[in-house]
Order: sequence, then structure tokens, then C-alpha cells
Amino acid sequence: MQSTPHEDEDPTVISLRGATASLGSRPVLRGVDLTVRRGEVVALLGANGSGKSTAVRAVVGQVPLTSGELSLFGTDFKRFRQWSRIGYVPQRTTAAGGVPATVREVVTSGRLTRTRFGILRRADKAAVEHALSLVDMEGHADASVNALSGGQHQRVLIARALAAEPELLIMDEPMAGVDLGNQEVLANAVRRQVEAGTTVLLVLHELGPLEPLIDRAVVLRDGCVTHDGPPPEAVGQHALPGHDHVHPHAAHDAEPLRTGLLS
Ligand SMILES: Nc1ncnc2c1ncn2[C@@H]1O[C@H](COP(=O)(O)OP(=O)(O)OP(=O)(O)O)[C@@H](O)[C@H]1O
Repeated sequence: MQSTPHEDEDPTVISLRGATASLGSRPVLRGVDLTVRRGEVVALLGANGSGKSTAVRAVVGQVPLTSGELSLFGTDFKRFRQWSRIGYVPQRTTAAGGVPATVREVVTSGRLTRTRFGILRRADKAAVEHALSLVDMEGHADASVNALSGGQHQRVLIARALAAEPELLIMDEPMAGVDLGNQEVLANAVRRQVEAGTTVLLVLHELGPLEPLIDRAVVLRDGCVTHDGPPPEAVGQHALPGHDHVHPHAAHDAEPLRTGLLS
């Protein structure tokens, strides 16, 4: 495993303790404990509406906790400022939402947290090109993101997160709406990150091509953890009691999804 400049610090990358959170008046997290240690690949599984997205959004500060504790890289969330150490790929977003940006421009935007005043140095440009190559999008770097398929969009969003060379990569359903060919490319990109020592937290509907990478599964049900341990066997999440998930099966190279952060 790659050594990191922070190797001597607390190996706990994410620590969520007794976390509760509400959306509107609805309690969505009801006492969640989640620990992710350096170098681990953890899958967050559970039925639709069990609180998976809310849990990862709480970890990245998009949903405030109503009680409980969160620390990142050993630092209490309130004092944590090192956001460039975290790459986040949210659920169901488009790369540009109609903005006439190129693939390279969108990926470059993910590097800005590593720059001073947004000025790109040689190392920054190299990191952007490397991120593009990790998801096999070098050949599309100058294409408009609005002309991409759904699977290619997802590859660009992951490259945007990788451009900052994060130590922790958080991805919310990276395979949703992505055809098998693009899933393989994404799985390869994640595999290379894991081999380089990146810590990964994934929200997944089913383990799919990422299965060999996953060290541990945490299963949520109604905002509570019902399992924290080895991932379910090869049959995937379907093996879990109470599995009642609706799957967004992708058509061949599905259309870009049109809702999300930037749209
Ligand atoms: N803005 C909101 N206001 C009120 N309730 C919400 C809001 N967003 C989500 N919820 C509800 O919170 C619950 C948890 O949602 P969340 O997206 O975290 O679940 P999930 O496990 O990620 O589901 P899925 O697998 O369908 O993505 C769901 O019942 C959802 O309907």
C-alpha cells in the first residue's frame, strides 16, 4: 500500500457515533455508528429509503446531525477544514447540467481545492490528465459534457473527484444507471485507487463488479445499522433478509440523468 503523508495519524478516517438526522420532520438517521479506517473499502447497503444517501451526506457536511458525533481523519467535524482530502461523487447528478463545459473543464473543477487562488500549476494539470486516464476519458477531454451518455457522465464525475487525489473517496451509487461496459471502466478506476491506498466508502444497491474490492458491508434499515461485517456472499445484497430494493436497471448506455446538484 502507498504510504501517505498522514501515515502516523489516527487510522480512523470516518467516525460516526450515534448519529441522528432528520429531513423535514422525518427522522432519517436514528443512531448510526459507522467507522471507516484508512485503506478500507466499505459498502453501505440497504433498501430504498433506509438512509444510505443521508448518511454519506452527513459525513460530507451536507446534512447536519441532530445528535451524535462525527470526526474525519481524527478531527472533530466542527474543526475539520481539509476538504481536499475527500472526493465525493453524489447520487444522480449531471456533470454540467446544461452548462457548455468540456470534460476537461469539469474534471479540472475538481482540482481547484488543491490550488491557491485557482491557479493551475503543472502538477495540477498532470493530476487532471491522470484522472481523465483513470476513467478512460482522455479521448473525450475536449468534448462537451452535454454530449455524453449517462455512463460517460458518471466517469467524468468520478474523474472530477479523483482530480484532487483524495485520500478518502465517497461515492453514492456510482453504478446506478450505468451500463455494463461503463461499470467495468469505473470498477477498474476504483480498483486502482484502492491499490494506491485510497480509503473508499460506497453506497451501493448491489455489490456488482466492485464486489472483490469490498472489505466490509454496513447495512442500514430504517435509519439504523442492522449489519456491520463481511459483505454478503456472491449473490449480493439480495441474500440479505428483508431485501426489498428497487433497481434502476440501465438501458444500454443510458441517457444522462437530469436531476441533481448542478442542474
Ligand atoms: N428532502 C427531504 N425531505 C424529507 N424527506 C426526505 C428528503 N430526502 C429524502 N427523504 C426521505 O428520507 C429517507 C432516506 O432517504 P435516503 O435518500 O437517505 O435513502 P437511501 O437509502 O439512500 O435510498 P435510495 O436507495 O432510494 O437512494 C427516505 O424515506 C426519503 O424519502
